[in-house]
Amino acid sequence: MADMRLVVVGAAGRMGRMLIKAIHETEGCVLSAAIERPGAATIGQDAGMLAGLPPCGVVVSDEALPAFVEAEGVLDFTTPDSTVAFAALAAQARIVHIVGTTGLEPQHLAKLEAASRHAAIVRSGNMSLGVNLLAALVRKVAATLDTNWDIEIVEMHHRMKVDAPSGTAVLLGEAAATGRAVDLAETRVAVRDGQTGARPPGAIGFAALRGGTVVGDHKVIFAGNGERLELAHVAEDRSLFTQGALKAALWGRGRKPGLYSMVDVLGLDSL
Ligand SMILES: NC(=O)C1=CN([C@@H]2O[C@H](COP(=O)(O)OP(=O)(O)OC[C@H]3O[C@@H](n4cnc5c(N)ncnc54)[C@H](OP(=O)(O)O)[C@@H]3O)[C@@H](O)[C@H]2O)C=CC1
Ligand SMILES: O=C(O)C1=N[C@H](C(=O)O)C[C@H](O)C1
Repeated sequence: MADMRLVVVGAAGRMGRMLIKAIHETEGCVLSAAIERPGAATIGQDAGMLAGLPPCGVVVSDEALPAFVEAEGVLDFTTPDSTVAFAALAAQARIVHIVGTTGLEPQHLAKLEAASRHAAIVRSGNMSLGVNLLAALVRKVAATLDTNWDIEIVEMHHRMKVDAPSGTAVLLGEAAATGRAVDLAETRVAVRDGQTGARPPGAIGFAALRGGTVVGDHKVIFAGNGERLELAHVAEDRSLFTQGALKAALWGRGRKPGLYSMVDVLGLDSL
């Protein structure tokens, strides 16, 4: 089979540059286009050089639709509004859309759901195997323990991260809520400041730390009466996420339209 032709959108970003490098190093796929926002300083630059590689002949452009029409998949780690716009174009071109972007609100998710009627979308707040296994463990522990065990999710990321709580923290919160058979939207407490009052029973709390160059640390704490259970994941390198994204793209090739997650890609649905 010919190599899968992939577009990287947000090509000059932290993840975009690493995705270009990962495609170069991965058998079975090839970079077909690199897209940045109109007016970006990187338009016209060679994508290989942007990623610290020798020139590859793909020039960064701002013309997404023509690029999508010539490709089989798009890797998207950008912003919620851009991701929604790219989803409409990927649906039009009928190509697989891998969404790593975090900070999506219900209105963004509804638009992805609509686009997934025309093309396969794989979306996850974290593309790593470790975090998706952790989510399965969290769901089971939450299903086992009663609400005398308070659930708190603590995350830390680099100083440049723009959304909170992280997509991974939300994914872990959803796993805990599923385990407890409650709705995360009704139980989440993501901000505490001043006279907060006592912790509401059954709340799922979040705390976000930002600083330095931290790639991504997550801890789920089950705090009981006189004992505490802590489950944690530490991402040491962003290549975890790029490998997951490429695995998802290759898995999605030829897949029927629908909204999928890394649980589907990694075959973790039986856990
Ligand atoms: N799911 C996962 O496993 C992971 C998810 N992420 C998520 O990925 C996203 C990106 O992270 P990161 O790479 O660190 O962020 P960056 O800000 O470094 O990169 C985002 C890139 O997208 C570009 N961009 C924004 N809008 C558009 C547009 N409309 N068209 C083309 N390019 C656009 C930005 O350009 P400009 O700077 O000009 O705005 C920037 O170059 C975040 O939401 C992050 O949380 C990150 C790692 C792993
Ligand atoms: O912005 C990041 O860097 C990361 N974002 C994702 C998230 O919001 O959870 C995944 C990872 O933790 C890195």
